[in-house]
Amino acid sequence: MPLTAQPLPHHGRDSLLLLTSDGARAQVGLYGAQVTSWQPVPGRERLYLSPNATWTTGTAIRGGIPVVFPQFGGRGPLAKHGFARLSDWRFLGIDATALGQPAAVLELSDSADTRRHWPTRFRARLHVALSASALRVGLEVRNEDTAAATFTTALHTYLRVDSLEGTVLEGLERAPYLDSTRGDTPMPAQGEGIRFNTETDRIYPDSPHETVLHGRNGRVRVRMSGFKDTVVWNPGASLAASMADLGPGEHEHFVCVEAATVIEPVTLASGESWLGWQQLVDESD
Ligand SMILES: O=P(O)(O)OC[C@H]1O[C@@H](O)[C@H](O)[C@@H](O)[C@@H]1O
Repeated sequence: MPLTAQPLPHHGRDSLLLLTSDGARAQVGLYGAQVTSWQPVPGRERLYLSPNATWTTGTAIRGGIPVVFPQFGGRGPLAKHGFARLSDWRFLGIDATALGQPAAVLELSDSADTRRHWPTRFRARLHVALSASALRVGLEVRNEDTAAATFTTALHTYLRVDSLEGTVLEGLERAPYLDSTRGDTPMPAQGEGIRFNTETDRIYPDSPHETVLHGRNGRVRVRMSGFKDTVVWNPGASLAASMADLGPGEHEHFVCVEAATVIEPVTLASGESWLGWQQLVDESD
């Protein structure tokens, strides 16, 4: 399906509006290569973007699909979740090579600034592909250094829900997890879908590659490839209220289902590449 990209500034920042011929649309900003909107049908927004998000350089944008690279969370010496979400990426054009379907391609390479934090010479590309009812986002990383490189990563997807009441994430019933609200305490499989009554912050190592988020506003299927782990996050009422870029009640409107590789980092030999993607499929009527 043909895909077009046209410039459409968003909160004063360079951004692209992606459109397919059947009306699906998405928006991706060059700052962080962050997808901030996905509407499989005009007006049906499937991603959450905080009304209180900060749009200034040096701060992460709360919502959409932040690219976490080359460090997940605080698991290393870099700033939390790494520098990719705080960097200006370049738009290269539309290309079908990595995902096998037309995708807008954004690129980030090492610079003196990134090498100050992370010595590796690299090339990262984010591929954003849209089809009738699906959004597929692929992260491709090539090690351009002479030495091996190691990183952790995630596509930190904020899925919009009307309300947490009645929202359930299915697909991880049989998977044990680490509870990050309790210092990554190992927990057994829960045998049921995840409901969001309280702060939830979990890493499912080597998890199933497909989950489904059901809510009052419909259903989104989440698939991944290349990534190994799934991270599930909702801050709950009191943490959300204390976060300036969320605020009271905002936790009610999203669940993060993250395609991640956290537990066993990716290691790339010199010249090697890695590709991971996450696909969101809108299954609402
Ligand atoms: O506030 P940030 O840096 O965007 O992180 C949000 C959350 O991201 C999740 O991936 C982590 O598991 C949480 O622990 C973290 O709080």
